[in-house]
Amino acid sequence: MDVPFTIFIVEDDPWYGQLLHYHLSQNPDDEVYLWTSGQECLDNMHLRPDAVTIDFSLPGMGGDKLLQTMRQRWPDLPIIIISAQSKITTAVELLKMGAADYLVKDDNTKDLLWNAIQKLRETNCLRERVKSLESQLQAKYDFGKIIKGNSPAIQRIFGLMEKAAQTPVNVSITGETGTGKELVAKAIHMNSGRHRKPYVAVNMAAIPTELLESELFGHEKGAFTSAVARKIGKFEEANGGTLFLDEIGDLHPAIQSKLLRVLQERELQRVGGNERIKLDVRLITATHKNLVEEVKNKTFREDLYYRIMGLPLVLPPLRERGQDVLHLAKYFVDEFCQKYSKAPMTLTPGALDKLRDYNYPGNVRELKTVVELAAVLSNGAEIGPGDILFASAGQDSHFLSTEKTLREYTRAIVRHYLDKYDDNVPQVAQTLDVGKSTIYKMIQDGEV
Ligand SMILES: Nc1ncnc2c1ncn2[C@@H]1O[C@H](COP(=O)(O)OP(=O)(O)OP(=O)(O)O)[C@@H](O)[C@H]1O
Repeated sequence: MDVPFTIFIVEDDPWYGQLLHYHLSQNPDDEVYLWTSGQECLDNMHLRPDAVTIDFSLPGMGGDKLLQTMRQRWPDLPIIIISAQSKITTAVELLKMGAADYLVKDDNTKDLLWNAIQKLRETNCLRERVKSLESQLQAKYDFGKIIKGNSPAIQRIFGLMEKAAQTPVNVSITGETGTGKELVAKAIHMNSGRHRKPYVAVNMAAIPTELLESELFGHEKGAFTSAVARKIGKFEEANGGTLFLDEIGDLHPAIQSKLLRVLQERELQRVGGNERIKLDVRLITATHKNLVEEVKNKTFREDLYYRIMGLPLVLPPLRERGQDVLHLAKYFVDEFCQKYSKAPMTLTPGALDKLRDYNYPGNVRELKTVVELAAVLSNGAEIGPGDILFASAGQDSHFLSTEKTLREYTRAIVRHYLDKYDDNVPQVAQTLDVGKSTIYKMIQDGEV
């Protein structure tokens, strides 16, 4: 015998409604009700349905509105949408709104509906499935919200992050400083099945080697002179969740061996203790070093390298993310204005050019700092090229690291000196050893 179900069908077409009603009533365990409007359905909710099917194009309160109302008031009630529309975007929209299923009206609908209701009986399985669907959709949404960028290079990373979020596999992130390694690690955790469990981040380079073992694995009281009480290590803290080990490439060889053992055995013993503590930790590691090189140089253990590698994510430097520089710059300006309750500010075309032409050895972190400083320096609602100051020598090296025409090099050099000397043309002309009229002409022609 099936688990008895009370099913509501909301359908304004009497013939189609009767067809579905007849078909679903073939299961003697179920009670099936047919309502012809959203309001009628809501008025009868005291009958406590276990599942509801809604025709998408109902008169009056439409199927989507009814779905929305019901999701708000009965969030756990599974709702199946039946629609004449086969548009995938509509289906995705409704699934996002919380529909448990979406059926297109055709000859197979009644059979599909029957199967769908059968599936709903397995309530727990279904809840998990809905949750995982929601979390997949959520994941896409959140990655883009936290990590800005439209370039193909960063979109590829989003694809891999999604895969990483869906499975408990270890993840190793490499990339230059400031490329967003920590941001990516946290986003993977927040979008994974472990997001309600702890996320613990440890910067290995920031902890003296002699303290690292007890920091990671904990210690018992009296394990060494200063161990006045038991200490829970970062692995234990992260149990059930995610441990992010930043700067793993800097790990001392002695700790590398201990880490390897813990990862192999999936359990640890606190320093000075006998108890074996079982671990269920997803490990995400990051380094700005080339670990393959470190392995070749024998400064990083090969067996540990393979153990932690899991899904490798290589974050591209900002200079390889095309127009993302400008998207990020605008995003950071808006964020800054919001944070400090300032009126909205814009970057002038000259400022955008200057930002685009720079090399960013410090990557996104450097861009953020530069843009925030520019917002502070700007006197009005506009941020101009003069407000943008680069601290490092990256700009000069950039002249050769990106390919430009001679004309473009000339413009970039002239613009650089105009910025440097506050548009003092005679001084720029003297520095570059060209006639003033050359510079004036470039300005007049809008080239700089
Ligand atoms: N794509 C991005 N969108 C928005 N903010 C970003 C992005 N990438 C990085 N950031 C920001 O840039 C800063 C540096 O990022 P993060 O600390 O994650 O870099 P990292 O690669 O871990 O740096 P390091 O190697 O120096 O530890 C942070 O403020 C972060 O929020």
